[in-house]
Amino acid sequence: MFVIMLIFCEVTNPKKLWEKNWSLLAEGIQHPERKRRHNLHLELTEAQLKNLTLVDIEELMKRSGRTLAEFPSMPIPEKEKEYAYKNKLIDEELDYDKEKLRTQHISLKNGLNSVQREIFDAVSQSIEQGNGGLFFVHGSGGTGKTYLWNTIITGLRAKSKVVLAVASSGIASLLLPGGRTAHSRFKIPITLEDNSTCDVSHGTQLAGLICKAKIIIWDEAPMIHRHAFEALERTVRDLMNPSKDKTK
Ligand SMILES: Nc1ncnc2c1ncn2[C@@H]1O[C@H](COP(=O)(O)OP(=O)(O)OP(=O)(O)O)[C@@H](O)[C@H]1O
Repeated sequence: MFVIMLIFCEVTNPKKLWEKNWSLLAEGIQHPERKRRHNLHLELTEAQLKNLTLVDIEELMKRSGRTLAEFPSMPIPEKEKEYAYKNKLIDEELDYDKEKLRTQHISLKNGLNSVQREIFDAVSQSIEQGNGGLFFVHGSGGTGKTYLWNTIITGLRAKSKVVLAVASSGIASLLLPGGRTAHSRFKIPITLEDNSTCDVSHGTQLAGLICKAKIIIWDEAPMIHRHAFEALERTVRDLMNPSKDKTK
């Protein structure tokens, strides 16, 4: 009804209409969101409810070839959040206790030794500047690699950044917070050849998650055939190429 009014009724003050009625429009938002996130106790904040309602309104507007942007007084849904809400995998990767992570991160970071600190700074700088890069960290057992991963992971997750923590083996993946095996996370084929790719298509939730990741941490990397990395590299290059995304 709200969309019909906006499009056909020449409403003089759309923002006022929205402010007066947004809570009515948002009534159906909370329940499906609880179901979708498998959390019956989820309480969305007012800002989240408003944003999700605006997302729905914008979708309905687009079906009629219109957009909320045509109504300058109307708020526009925040794209970043809109995208995140629609991707369950991203939701899961952002669903951490940020305060707890921040405290852990500060403590871990303060304890880094000089070599760990050097690597931590180089990786953090590369992420902050968006330069991209490949860092190969090696050291004997017990030299503090997992400690370093945890420092990087807690710092980024505390800032709501997506970190994909994987390991070549199931056992090693258990030592990483939120860790998975590389095979299961990236759908790497079991039988690998020199031209293999991962089973991830454009427009899927997994593709969205991979594109959103700030860093992939791969523990025990040398334990797996190089074809696995090459398959992932080929796949990520393809996913990050927007011209190939036919779903847009
Ligand atoms: N900078 C540090 N300050 C305090 N403790 C540390 C530090 N670095 C590592 N440790 C501790 O040393 C132990 C071994 O570190 P860690 O598990 O990170 O090593 P690792 O290189 O991952 O070992 P492995 O290759 O066997 O998995 C852990 O108990 C860890 O908490």
